[in-house]
Amino acid sequence: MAWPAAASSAELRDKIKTSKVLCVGAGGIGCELLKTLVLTGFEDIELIDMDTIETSNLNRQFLFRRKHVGQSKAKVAAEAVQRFRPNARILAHQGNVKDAAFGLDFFRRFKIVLNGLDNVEARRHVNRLCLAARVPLIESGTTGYLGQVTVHLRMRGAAGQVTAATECYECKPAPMVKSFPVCTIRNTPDKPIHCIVWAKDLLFARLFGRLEGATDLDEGAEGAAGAAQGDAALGSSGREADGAPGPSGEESPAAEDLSEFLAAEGENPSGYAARIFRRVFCADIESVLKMDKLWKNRKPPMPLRLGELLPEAGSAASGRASGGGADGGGEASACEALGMTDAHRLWSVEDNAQVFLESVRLFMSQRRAEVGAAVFDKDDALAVEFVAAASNLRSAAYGIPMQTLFAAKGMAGNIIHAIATTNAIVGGLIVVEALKILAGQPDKCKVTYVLEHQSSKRLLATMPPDGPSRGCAVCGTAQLRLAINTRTATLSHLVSQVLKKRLAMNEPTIMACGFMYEEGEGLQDDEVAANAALLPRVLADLPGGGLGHGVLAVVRDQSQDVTLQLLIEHQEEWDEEMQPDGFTVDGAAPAPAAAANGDAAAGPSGADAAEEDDDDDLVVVVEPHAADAKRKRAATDEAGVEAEEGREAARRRRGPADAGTGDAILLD
Ligand SMILES: Nc1ncnc2c1ncn2[C@@H]1O[C@H](COP(=O)(O)OP(=O)(O)OP(=O)(O)O)[C@@H](O)[C@H]1O
Ligand SMILES: [Zn+2]
Repeated sequence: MAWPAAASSAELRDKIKTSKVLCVGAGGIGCELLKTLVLTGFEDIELIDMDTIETSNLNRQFLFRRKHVGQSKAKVAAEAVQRFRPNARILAHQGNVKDAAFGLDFFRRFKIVLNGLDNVEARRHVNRLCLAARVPLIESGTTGYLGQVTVHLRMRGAAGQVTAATECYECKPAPMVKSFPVCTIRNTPDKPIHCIVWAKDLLFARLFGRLEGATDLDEGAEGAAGAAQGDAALGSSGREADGAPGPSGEESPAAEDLSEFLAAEGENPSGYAARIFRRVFCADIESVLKMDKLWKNRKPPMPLRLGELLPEAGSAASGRASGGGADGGGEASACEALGMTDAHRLWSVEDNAQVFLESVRLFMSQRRAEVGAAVFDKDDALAVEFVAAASNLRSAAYGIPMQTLFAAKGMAGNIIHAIATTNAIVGGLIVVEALKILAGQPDKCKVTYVLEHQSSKRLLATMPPDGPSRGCAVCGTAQLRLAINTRTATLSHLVSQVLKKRLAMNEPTIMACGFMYEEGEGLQDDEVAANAALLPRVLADLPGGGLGHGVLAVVRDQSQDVTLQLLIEHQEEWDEEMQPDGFTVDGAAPAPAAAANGDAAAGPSGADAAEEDDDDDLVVVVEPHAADAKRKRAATDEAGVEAEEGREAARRRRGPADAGTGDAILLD
């Protein structure tokens, strides 16, 4: 029976009832998906989620109630939907899908795997296991009003041969990480986000974090050190500079002593807060104003004078910088201390100055122990208040619109507010694709995008899935090219940063001519020790000739059943700002045809790409918040929807080349 008529057939109903499916993730999408699965008639479901329920989940993860906060998401979700259909077998696992317990044998038990995850790493892992187990994977993501559902199939014919397949999750390049030119952040911001990045990644890190954490954006950092034009440009520091242009060809403020951002011995917190204010919002702005070239075609900034904004604080070198609340008791909050509790009210410049001074003061008085090691966290109220106030003050100086605390928190935390309806639509679409697979009509599967209705006049756009990419190092035959300084990088760096972090491997084994490094279960104690002893060694000096230039290493991960070929290329020089990791990984498709159609860029290496400003050679990469990975992916894909729609027409003309064939059957 053809689709969609087959959707209501008794045969399919039976398959729905008896097919075992795995849901990975019981969050926003996962709750909706699980509910729809059960209401569609699925009765054999397993569910994995590693997390516990938080209060912030309750607004959209409707299977959870306040009383469940702190309990396992998987367990509570399973119990909740069990009540809809008491006969169903819903088995919850609280754990990381990357745990050994959920290996290949576990995956092979399922007819279909359905992802409701929020990070690329876990998605890649599930992709590899589904490929290895030859279980169809339905992948999903949402970001605000936008969403997507993609289908990843490996099928075989009656003789067991692979007959048809779609692209895997890793066939397409990973989305680009959003980035901003460093000079824009340092000297010439023109958008609120530039000021937020400055406040969060530079100023917060300098005042409260590890000093070296701020160097990416640091005008004083080696290589980026520019020059001021004489003493006046140095602001309050009064140090000298050499007058040479910065690396972008523009002048930058003087190289500076970062220790000036530390509180002096015995300096009281209010005095320190006022000193930092004068330094960054007045002296540094005056300094940057002296770089004439910058202001030829731009509106110059205006220094903010504390004495004019808050005469009391401006003159006080000691005592409270601002009025309001008392110290101690509960979590420190500048807004609470100042009675400014409406997060949606736009603060005046004076308000921002008060919040800035109070947040610095509170940090230095109540959270002194963290100073030097603090890391910005969007759930840290005081950190968010500081960032909001500091970025607004910078915005005020540069004539950029200021933001409410609520908006600033969203921007600083890369938060795009989740919309329950989008999750519900995506959950439903996942089930629709699953039904096509169960009905034996995988060729009817579609990639579906949920669009922003107002702009596109339609809610959903569908297209057939692409075929597998030969340039994919995971499901195809491509080699990856790793450029790294083989004379300084250690094996430990290769394993932790390249193989585990960048390539999402779990337990890599590295094999090269005369060399082997192993991880994972089943090793004897002496083998574990021998492997560990290799980790601190430099790549080129490893046994068996080392992992030097031109070596082709085979990297295998038993737990993911994936094997990658890594061609190592020695690269001596690295630009620390452009490539702070000290390595790049590129897909290198062996087949010229694949290279010609752009497939060479495919594979897990796409994240290397960073957006560059044409007049600036420095880029700061804004790390995506972990929970944002899916959103970024969805957003990137959405940006490509129009292009995709064009490609869709072309693909239709070509016919469903890579999708399933009539006689193909899915692997049991
Ligand atoms: N490796 C993993 N193993 C198991 N579950 C995972 C893994 N990675 C992510 N998850 C789960 O996937 C779910 C994703 O859901 P969602 O995107 O709604 O995130 P959330 O954490 O519930 O909400 P938010 O990030 O918006 O606060 C989460 O419940 C998370 O615990
Ligand atoms: Zn692939």
